[in-house]
Amino acid sequence: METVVIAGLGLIGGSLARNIHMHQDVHLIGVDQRESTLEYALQHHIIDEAMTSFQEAASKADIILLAAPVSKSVELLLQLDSMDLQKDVLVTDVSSVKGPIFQQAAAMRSGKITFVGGHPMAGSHKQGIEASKAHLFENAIYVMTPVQQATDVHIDRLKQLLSGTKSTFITLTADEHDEMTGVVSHFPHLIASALVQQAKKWEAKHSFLPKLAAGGFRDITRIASSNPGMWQDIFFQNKEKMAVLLDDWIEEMQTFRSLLAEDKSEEIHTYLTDAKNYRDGLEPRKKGAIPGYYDLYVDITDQPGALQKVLAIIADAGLSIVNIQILELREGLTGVLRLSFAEQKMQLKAKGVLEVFGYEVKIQD
Ligand SMILES: NC(=O)c1ccc[n+]([C@@H]2O[C@H](COP(=O)([O-])OP(=O)(O)OC[C@H]3O[C@@H](n4cnc5c(N)ncnc54)[C@H](O)[C@@H]3O)[C@@H](O)[C@H]2O)c1
Ligand SMILES: O=C(O)C(=O)C[C@]1(C(=O)O)C=C[C@@H](O)C=C1
Repeated sequence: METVVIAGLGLIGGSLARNIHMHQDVHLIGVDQRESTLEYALQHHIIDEAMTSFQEAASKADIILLAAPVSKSVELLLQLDSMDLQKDVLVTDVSSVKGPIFQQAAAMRSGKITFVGGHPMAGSHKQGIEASKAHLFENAIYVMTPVQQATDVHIDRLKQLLSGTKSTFITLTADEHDEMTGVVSHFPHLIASALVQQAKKWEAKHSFLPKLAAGGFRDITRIASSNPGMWQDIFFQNKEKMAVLLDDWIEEMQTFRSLLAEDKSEEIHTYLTDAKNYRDGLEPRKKGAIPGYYDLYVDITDQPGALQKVLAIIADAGLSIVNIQILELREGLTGVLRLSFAEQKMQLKAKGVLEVFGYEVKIQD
């Protein structure tokens, strides 16, 4: 039986551990610097064995998966180069930035290691093993960045290990990966945080401002609630691409400001229409692309107990909700309740039962 070591049992490492444990016949060793995380993983049968020493775990491994923060995974890979390992160890990672780890992998001198980088394009604003889920990567794009020496045999070995994730695997160079994730993942995180900072600044003038922050603001800033340590690390590791995107953005905003100042309403309409068409054309409901949850929009009235009634119907149907949000509910008017589910079949079942009770329910892409 092969031994798989996962170093870093947080949201991503924990989710992969759960998935591998469920689908593969391997001995799974978890390594983490936090004792409480290892205890949790053992108690919940996410791993077979826990170790605090990376070196001890690595010496037993056939496959090593690095799932610590990006800069820590680079350090762990460097440590592997001088360790006593089994023959032909496959090493992979899940880092959100691929350049630094790829450079380290290309500089490895140990002939025992083959590195095939990995990045599952799904996640959440939560952190830690408690938030991990075996199905987190279902339908997500899983990017692979193999080093030059890696063959199809190595890549297939990794795909086999991860086959239970039901992800779609693609291969990119580290540079292509970092440029594209810079655009669709890293830079949007900066913008979300910047919007929150802007609101915070304006609150000094209008203390009522946060109460006006309805669906739009909440939707676009969800990811500002992500793990600051992880994103600080990502921004620094992808510093050059971030700098280019910042220049690009500043130029774009200046253009928009000129259009407004010059009353170019046609151009602004075109700008917004282009963006709408592009956004509408993104594939819906694929985790990793745009939202990771399956949402239902339920029209409810602002009556005492209205929310409880909906929740009771959902609970009676044996369904669990991962998030609830009231998007607009003003006195006496109907409003929209957004219920998020982890799986599509739960979303559809909830729609069915609520409709039986006469609720107007919508699914929006
Ligand atoms: N959160 C996401 O949405 C997401 C998605 C895809 C990839 N990633 C990448 O996955 C990696 C992990 O992110 P996460 O969201 O799971 O973070 P997390 O904070 O939930 O988990 C990180 C874990 O690594 C452990 N750790 C830190 N240093 C370690 C070390 N030296 N040795 C062993 N364990 C160590 C921590 O104790 C923690 O349990 C990062 O590289 C991140 O870029 C994150
Ligand atoms: O859904 C989220 O909260 C995420 O931020 C996930 C997300 C992203 O889409 O940007 C974040 C970082 C990753 O490396 C991959 C996915």
